[in-house]
Amino acid sequence: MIETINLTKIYKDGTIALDNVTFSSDVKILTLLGRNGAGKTTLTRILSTQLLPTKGEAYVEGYNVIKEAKKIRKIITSIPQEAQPVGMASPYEHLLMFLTAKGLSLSESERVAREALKEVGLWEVKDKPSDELSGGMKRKIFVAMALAANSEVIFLDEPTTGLDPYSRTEIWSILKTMKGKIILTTHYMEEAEELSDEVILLHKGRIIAMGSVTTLLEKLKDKVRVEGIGDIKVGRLRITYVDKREASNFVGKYVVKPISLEDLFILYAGEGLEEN
Ligand SMILES: Nc1ncnc2c1ncn2[C@@H]1O[C@H](COP(=O)(O)OP(=O)(O)OP(=O)(O)O)[C@@H](O)[C@H]1O
Repeated sequence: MIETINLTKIYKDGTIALDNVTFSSDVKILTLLGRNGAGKTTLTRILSTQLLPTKGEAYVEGYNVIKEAKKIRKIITSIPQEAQPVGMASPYEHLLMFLTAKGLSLSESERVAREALKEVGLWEVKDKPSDELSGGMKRKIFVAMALAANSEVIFLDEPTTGLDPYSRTEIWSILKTMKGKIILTTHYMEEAEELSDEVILLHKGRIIAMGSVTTLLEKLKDKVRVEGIGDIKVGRLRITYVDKREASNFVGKYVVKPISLEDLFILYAGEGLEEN
């Protein structure tokens, strides 16, 4: 269970990154979705005990992030978005370092590392220096670590940023097989749609909507998006939503698209997501 009560983070320069965020969630994959600066990383860092909140409370599996940080650290693995492998070390060496640091014996670490590297498809390149690997392969080293850690809760901050569609799909299938709960941060709506049991839409430090993707999309059920006409402005683009039955009136004159999670941001925040 992840729970926050009036969680607020104000950075030293006065930036309000989280503004009285209150929620609780107990699903397998919880996704934090929001545009740049929405507060996703700040929330993840507080929950993974890397950053102190200014005000409010937060709990991970019942443990308080301030008073019981050590207990939380024992049951979580956190892979930040800026994580980069050490250039000279191979994927196998990364896994061994990570697992022995976690307290596993060398022989146990070797066994778990082997399994995880095979699972993510890095076994063939396990002894290559990381700086000779592609961006996707480098990212997979961290996915392998998350897999090998076998933690109760795994925080993954933008695990597929910069990956090609094939590598992204591969990582999605691995994430789905992980035993622990995953708190995922992403900009990609298709990723959120594919993986999440529950989504939190963050906007300017506040929760603007929360629920399963299906529930959130309920508001736009039986609608289509028409671009080029309407009162809603996203940048220079005008948008309106019309009943599917009326779609034929607009086809050929305007761009008609099926509803996606991006439309939720437009609906709840009155703005679209940036391309990323
Ligand atoms: N150390 C810091 N000092 C001051 N302001 C910060 C700091 N870290 C983040 N911020 C600000 O807090 C807000 C939330 O940032 P955060 O990184 O949590 O957003 P995010 O949703 O993860 O964004 P992104 O998708 O770009 O990673 C932003 O306005 C950001 O500029």
